[in-house]
Amino acid sequence: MSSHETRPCVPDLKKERLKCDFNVEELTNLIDGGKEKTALRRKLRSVISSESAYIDPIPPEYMSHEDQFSNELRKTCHTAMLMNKQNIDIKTLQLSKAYIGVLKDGDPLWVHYHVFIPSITGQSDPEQQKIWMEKIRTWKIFGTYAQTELGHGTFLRGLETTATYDRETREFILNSPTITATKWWPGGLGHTVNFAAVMAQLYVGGKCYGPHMFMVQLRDENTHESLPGVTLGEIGPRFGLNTNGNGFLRFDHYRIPRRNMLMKHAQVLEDGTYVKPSHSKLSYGTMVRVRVGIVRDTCIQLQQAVTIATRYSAVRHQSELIPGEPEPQILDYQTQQFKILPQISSVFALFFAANSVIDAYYSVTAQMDLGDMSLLPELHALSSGLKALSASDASRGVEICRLSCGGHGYLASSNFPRLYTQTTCAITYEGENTVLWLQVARYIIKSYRSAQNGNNLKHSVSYLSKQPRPVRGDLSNNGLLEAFKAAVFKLVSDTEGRIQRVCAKGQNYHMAWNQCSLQLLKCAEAHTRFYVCEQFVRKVEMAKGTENVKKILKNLCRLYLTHHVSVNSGDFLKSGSLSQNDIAVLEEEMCSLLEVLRPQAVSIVDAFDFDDGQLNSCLGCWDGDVYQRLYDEALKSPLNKTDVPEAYYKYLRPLMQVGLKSSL
Ligand SMILES: CC/C=C\C/C=C\C/C=C\C/C=C\CCC(=O)SCCNC(=O)CCNC(=O)[C@H](O)C(C)(C)COP(=O)(O)OP(=O)(O)OC[C@H]1O[C@@H](n2cnc3c(N)ncnc32)[C@H](O)[C@@H]1OP(=O)(O)O
Ligand SMILES: Cc1cc2nc3c(=O)[nH]c(=O)nc-3n(C[C@H](O)[C@H](O)[C@H](O)COP(=O)(O)OP(=O)(O)OC[C@H]3O[C@@H](n4cnc5c(N)ncnc54)[C@H](O)[C@@H]3O)c2cc1C
Repeated sequence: MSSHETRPCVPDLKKERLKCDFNVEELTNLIDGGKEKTALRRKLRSVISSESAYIDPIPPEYMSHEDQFSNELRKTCHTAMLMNKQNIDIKTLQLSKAYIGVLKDGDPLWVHYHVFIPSITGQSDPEQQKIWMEKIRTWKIFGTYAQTELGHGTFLRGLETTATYDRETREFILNSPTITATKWWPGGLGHTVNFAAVMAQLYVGGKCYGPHMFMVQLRDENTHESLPGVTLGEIGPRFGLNTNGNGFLRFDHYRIPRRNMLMKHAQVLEDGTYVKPSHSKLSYGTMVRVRVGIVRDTCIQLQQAVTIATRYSAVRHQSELIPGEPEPQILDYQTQQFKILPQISSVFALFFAANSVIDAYYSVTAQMDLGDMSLLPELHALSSGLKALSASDASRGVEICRLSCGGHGYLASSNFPRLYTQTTCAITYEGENTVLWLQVARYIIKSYRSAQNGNNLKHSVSYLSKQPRPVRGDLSNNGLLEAFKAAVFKLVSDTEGRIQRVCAKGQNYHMAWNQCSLQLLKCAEAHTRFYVCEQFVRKVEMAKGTENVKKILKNLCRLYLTHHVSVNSGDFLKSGSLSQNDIAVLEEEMCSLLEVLRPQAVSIVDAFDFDDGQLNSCLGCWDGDVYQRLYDEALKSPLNKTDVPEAYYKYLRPLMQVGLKSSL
């Protein structure tokens, strides 16, 4: 039973929490990764929540763009100081969920911590790391990851910033030859950071060696003024994340020392000799790492959204279910359950997938450090697919949660707008989703062809080695995984066949690829979905704990499987892996799972263990006192400071005084 039960809450939520038939704390521990991690997160949270510096002077929505930025910069710098004072590693804070909710609409130092530092540790040699990491540790250097340009974000070979080696002075000259070469988007670049890891085309002796990374000082360490040869600025308001400080950067023949090229993988020696890396894509390593992290981040954002939607749905009463009877909690409507419960199952699916891709990342990079690059394509496909799937599922999930809250979900005070802009931008950054799906498709088609040529496949694509033969009518978890394999195999073999047919008609391979890219996207998503389902099933099978927690996990897993079979039923039918009757049976099971899980819904989201400050939502508060909070929040609008606003005297009164001249 929940340990939170005694805290006051409205009767509806009390009733829900009394229905709880599992140990909420046990589920919390599982999500945190163990009891000790839960304890650490709560300890960190208590440090954070007792800090008055994190209280916004007014709701940030009512601040100017400049004040919003300044307010968040103040808070993120305060965090660095606080962690220093408390002797806590800032990474530990950021990797636990304790820090959620402090920064409302972005963090000007997010890219510094999560992209720039990993670039330095992952791309520079030991000597460079020693120098730069010491300066990073002592706050002399704050950096960003400056790769994207006005003209190119996706196609990295098209980047236009140049780094030309000058053998005489042993320097690189950085230049932005065109307007489209302007670096555009990097987080914190505008006015926060003083350094950047810059991706530029390397030129030595007139030859281009492609994109490489350089450590570049942009601002004076004392005055913070931009250095001569460097032009910097902020790119203006965005759809969301308006305090990330996204900026632009131009170089005018700006010189940096030779050793400022990040040299873990490739080097330019003093005499201009180019030493190539052991794999041509190693300089893209930071992106792989960040994509892996996005799976976890989006999972946590979806946790927040489902917590808000579930609690609100337990408190909100609307319409009549049975004529003449009291209005039910909206969570009692099957359609409402269908909006929310699959999103809860998605949280767990993403959680297990995130853990497995993090493990894969560490084991493959350890192998790579020993010189074995053979698993890089697998890791690239896995991280690309899971980044794309998690960002789009979480973003869609947040939107469904918002819709499930009706009109109030549209208020800023529900916190859905921010959760949505956070998840939807993950579809774009760190590799636009369509582009990443096509990378996954490339790997799958290549693997499938290799298998057709008699080679054995390993890892996530092993099932493409030979036509899977699922047992008809086996609707167990393993049976459904076999059906998934067969459905994906059919999609892949059909798509590959279509590419061949287009080529046979005289089209070149690249054009044929483009003509089949809608199908390729489907293959990539289906393959990744299968991976997520398989991880979910295996991790639940292995889960330790009490029977009731295991039952919750099993039911959520089953809901995830049946839901995704239902959504993609056409693929299963086409492959013959499931019959129409099987689909009907599974859809009926999905509906009964909604009913089974409904009484536990509030307790499941309680297990995510966010406090009210973190959810920052009038609709999602622990006590369910939704209406009073909505009213109090509305009163904070600056327009409510006066009964008659200034704008009335300026615009409305003159209009009313004139009146209509004719009766048009
Ligand atoms: C309150 C809130 C608080 C905080 C804020 C919250 C959120 C954070 C906010 C902001 C976001 C922060 C960070 C975002 C940072 C960024 O976005 S950085 C920029 C990221 N940019 C990209 O991801 C660019 C995408 N493009 C690419 O990755 C590549 O260019 C490409 C994959 C599209 C293609 O590369 P090419 O060089 O053209 O290669 P190719 O010819 O197509 O392929 C050649 C082979 O190489 C393989 N390959 C490609 N990439 C990799 C890789 N990374 N690793 C391994 N292999 C790779 C490719 O598959 C080909 O293989 P083949 O065997 O088929 O030849
Ligand atoms: C909030 C935010 C933060 C960011 N932070 C950073 C940062 O810190 N550092 C940094 O360097 N960058 C950053 N970026 C930039 C980001 O990485 C790029 O915007 C992203 O990689 C997409 O590239 P693009 O903008 O060039 O889109 P485009 O590639 O121009 O995409 C436009 C459309 O073209 C399609 N398209 C493009 N190529 C193909 C193809 N080969 N096949 C099929 N369709 C294609 C896409 O699917 C999309 O629909 C950030 C962006 C955002 C939104």
